[in-house]
Amino acid sequence: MMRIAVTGSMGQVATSLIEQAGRAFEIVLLGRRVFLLEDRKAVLSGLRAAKPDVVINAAAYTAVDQAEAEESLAVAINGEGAGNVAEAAATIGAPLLHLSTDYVFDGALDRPYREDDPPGPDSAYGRSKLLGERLVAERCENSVILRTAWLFSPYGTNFVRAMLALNETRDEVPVVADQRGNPTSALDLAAGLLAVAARAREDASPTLRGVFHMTNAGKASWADLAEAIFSEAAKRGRRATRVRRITTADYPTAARRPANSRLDCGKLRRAYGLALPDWRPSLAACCARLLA
Ligand SMILES: NC(=O)C1=CN([C@@H]2O[C@H](COP(=O)(O)OP(=O)(O)OC[C@H]3O[C@@H](n4cnc5c(N)ncnc54)[C@H](O)[C@@H]3O)[C@@H](O)[C@H]2O)C=CC1
Repeated sequence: MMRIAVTGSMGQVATSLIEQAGRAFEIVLLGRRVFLLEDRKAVLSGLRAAKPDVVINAAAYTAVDQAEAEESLAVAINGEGAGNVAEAAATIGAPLLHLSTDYVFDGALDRPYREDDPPGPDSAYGRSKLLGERLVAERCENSVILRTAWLFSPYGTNFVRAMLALNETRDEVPVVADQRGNPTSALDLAAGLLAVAARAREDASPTLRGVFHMTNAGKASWADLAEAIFSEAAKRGRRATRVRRITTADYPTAARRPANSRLDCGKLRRAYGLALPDWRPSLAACCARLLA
């Protein structure tokens, strides 16, 4: 059985990895009580003690707006911290899967971003994650950096849970309609990560290393996504909440978000033969669980 050490033990992705692991994978969760990403020595001793076949770094500072006010903390965790995990993975000789984000792009392109499109983050969070990518690539050759986006799941804090909470009291909710991306089920992502981990462990080809995009298929705006969520709620006899489509300018946030952050996942399909399904059935399944 393959043993995978996962950082970020309470997060959406880590929890989804546990759910998807089944009998083929043993997941060792390395939470903040084992080490903080910023603590280089503790990261090394924690990973060494876990004796993993593969490491997945799913821990991160993920509060996108708050990061504007504490960029140095975001950088310490998402940048230097990710670098610490990479150095430790290289030291113990385990391949590393590292998660990154669509927010490394500025969103000005009018087509899905490819891995080799130049990044240009407009937010502190995006800058911290881009530094993480660079340090991971530098410190661990045996690494796969997977950029994902717009995660939802029955777990943790996410847009689907936020909309379902609003659905309990609101007849109408304003939602931004001019940012487009790829809503992605953390459970689908977790299944994909396990497939990548299994393959990366047995095949060290350079074509299976580097940066890859991994999202569900299909695009949406936040308003489209909210409409799909409220339609699932209405199907189950909940209030029929309407979406009022607004613009980014109508809804000021601390962090700037890309207008277009769709990711082209063709490289993952070509190299690993892997493609995540369309987001819609996965969203329906997630809502069914949360509304049960
Ligand atoms: N949530 C989303 O929509 C997206 C997430 N991602 C990336 O996917 C990965 C996983 O995200 P989620 O599971 O949604 O995040 P999450 O916020 O649900 O979980 C993050 C976990 O990291 C832990 N953590 C935070 N600071 C830490 C530190 N200093 N040391 C050790 N652990 C620490 C937290 O306790 C938490 O368990 C992250 O790398 C994130 O940047 C990428 C794109 C979109």
